[in-house]
Amino acid sequence: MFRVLVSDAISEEGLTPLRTSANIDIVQKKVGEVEDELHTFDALLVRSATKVTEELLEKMTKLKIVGRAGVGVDNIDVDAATKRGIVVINAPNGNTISAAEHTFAMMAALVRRIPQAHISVKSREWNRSAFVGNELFGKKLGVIGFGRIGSEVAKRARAFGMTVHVYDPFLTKERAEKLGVSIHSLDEVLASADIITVHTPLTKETRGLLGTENLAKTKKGVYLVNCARGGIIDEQALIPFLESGHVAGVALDVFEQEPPGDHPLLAFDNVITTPHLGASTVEAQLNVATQVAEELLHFFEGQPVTSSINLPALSKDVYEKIQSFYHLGRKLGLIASQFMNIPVQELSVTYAGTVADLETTYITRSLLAGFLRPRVASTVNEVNAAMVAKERGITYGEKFSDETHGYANCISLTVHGENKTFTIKGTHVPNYGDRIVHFNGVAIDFAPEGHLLYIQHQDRPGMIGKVGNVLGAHDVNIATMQVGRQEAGGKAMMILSLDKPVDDAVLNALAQIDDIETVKRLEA
Ligand SMILES: NC(=O)C1=CN([C@@H]2O[C@H](COP(=O)(O)OP(=O)(O)OC[C@H]3O[C@@H](n4cnc5c(N)ncnc54)[C@H](O)[C@@H]3O)[C@@H](O)[C@H]2O)C=CC1
Ligand SMILES: O=C(O)CCC(=O)C(=O)O
Repeated sequence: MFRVLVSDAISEEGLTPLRTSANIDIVQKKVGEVEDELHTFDALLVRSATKVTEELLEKMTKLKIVGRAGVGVDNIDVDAATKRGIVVINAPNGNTISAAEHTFAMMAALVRRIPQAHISVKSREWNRSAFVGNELFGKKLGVIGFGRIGSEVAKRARAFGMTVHVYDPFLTKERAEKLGVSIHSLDEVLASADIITVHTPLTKETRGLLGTENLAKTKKGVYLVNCARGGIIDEQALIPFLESGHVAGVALDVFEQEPPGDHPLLAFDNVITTPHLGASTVEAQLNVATQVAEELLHFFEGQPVTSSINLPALSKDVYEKIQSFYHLGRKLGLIASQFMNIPVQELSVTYAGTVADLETTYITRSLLAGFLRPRVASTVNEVNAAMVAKERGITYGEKFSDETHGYANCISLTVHGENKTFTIKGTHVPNYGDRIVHFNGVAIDFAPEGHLLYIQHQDRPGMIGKVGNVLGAHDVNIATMQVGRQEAGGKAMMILSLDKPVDDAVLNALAQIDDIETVKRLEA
């Protein structure tokens, strides 16, 4: 049974996929109301009210996944989650249309002074001359950030007869042309736009993007709209531009601090606001809740999640193709790590044959997680493997080769440690399983399963019998034994698969046998 804490107001109907699952127990309470139970939850489902801080994650010791029913994850400490191997997912497009429509509504209300006129009429006034506005038709709209919402706003703007100038450093010319907008530098957008709307995430680069310097580059009489994140327009910097009339009006759905309290911007008649309502429609809330609920279900069923913030994106189709290699990669990493139980600097993974055509990033992450698992005390998985490797100064890289050694597919891992290098190669045979086909310079064939024993020895008659006697004397049953050698009479090796793990006494007894050079226990 998986326990899911839903700590913000999330559409009831959207939670149906979770409610109908027999394996899921949903608790709908605020974090503060379940302090004593925090360590029991497997998943946390939030909107933007719950702050998923490092401190909260520390208390939620069983947590595996955080779901954000919405786009922005700035209320979640994603780095802290990643460090702990916790997957963070969002619902990237469920509220796009609502947010775009809200932006457009705010823009229209701003230039026609609808909120001010509304208040006036409600105050029993009829002052038509006080509320003369501007048309949107024929105006230049500057869109900063042309992702899902920015592009939907642009479509609506074009329908209103506006010209759209876009600034987005990651936007391709083809996509801009397709959507009938033109790409410009930030300075060009600032200088040309009659109305500027921001649709970026809040990042180090976008915080204060419209600050004193850039606001000074805008047209006199410009209108500004922020329905993205508070802080993209610097609120303090805005004040003198409103006072001087350089900025004709501002529409804000979001604030640096929410709620904004007695914020000085609220005193301006030409600042119109809503309390972060961009996604507040029945439709958007149903969409985002359903999206995260379905993703959570997939996650608990062991299927890939497609909207993870901290994992490589992986569709179900791709996962089905790579899953055998994903497990093989994990085993290769795990065995190599135990064999090379010294500090290592570099892992090099080579893919050959059919596996080379697949999405290998995920396989490499799995291999890396397998490699790191015996070395680190904390949880390590595909989510945090790259980060943990970096922290430990281990670099890794992928290569692709035509050399399959006669197998349909082959994954080769070379581990570089100080003065020592180790290579292991494996293949996956459909309907048969994983096989290790090359181990430390020797061609061999064994299944990477269970309790393994590696013995390196000189190639002499009688070695197999001697090893068998020692194991027999210690009541250890051999399930399978594979032998290989580099050359007759030279270095040879055995890989034994045992019915139970062996203790140090058995290893010592084996090491006493003449011509045995190394004995290692390997768990796969
Ligand atoms: N007010 C509300 O209730 C809602 C607000 N949002 C917010 O709207 C914003 C946009 O959301 P989406 O369009 O879904 O995101 P998105 O990820 O689809 O688009 C963001 C765009 O910003 C661009 N970008 C990133 N850094 C930039 C920079 N330094 N300068 C210019 N462009 C940059 C990216 O290339 C991308 O195209 C986010 O901040 C999101 O949190 C989203 C939904 C509802
Ligand atoms: O959950 C909400 O209403 C906020 C939506 C939002 O800001 C987002 O999805 O980024």
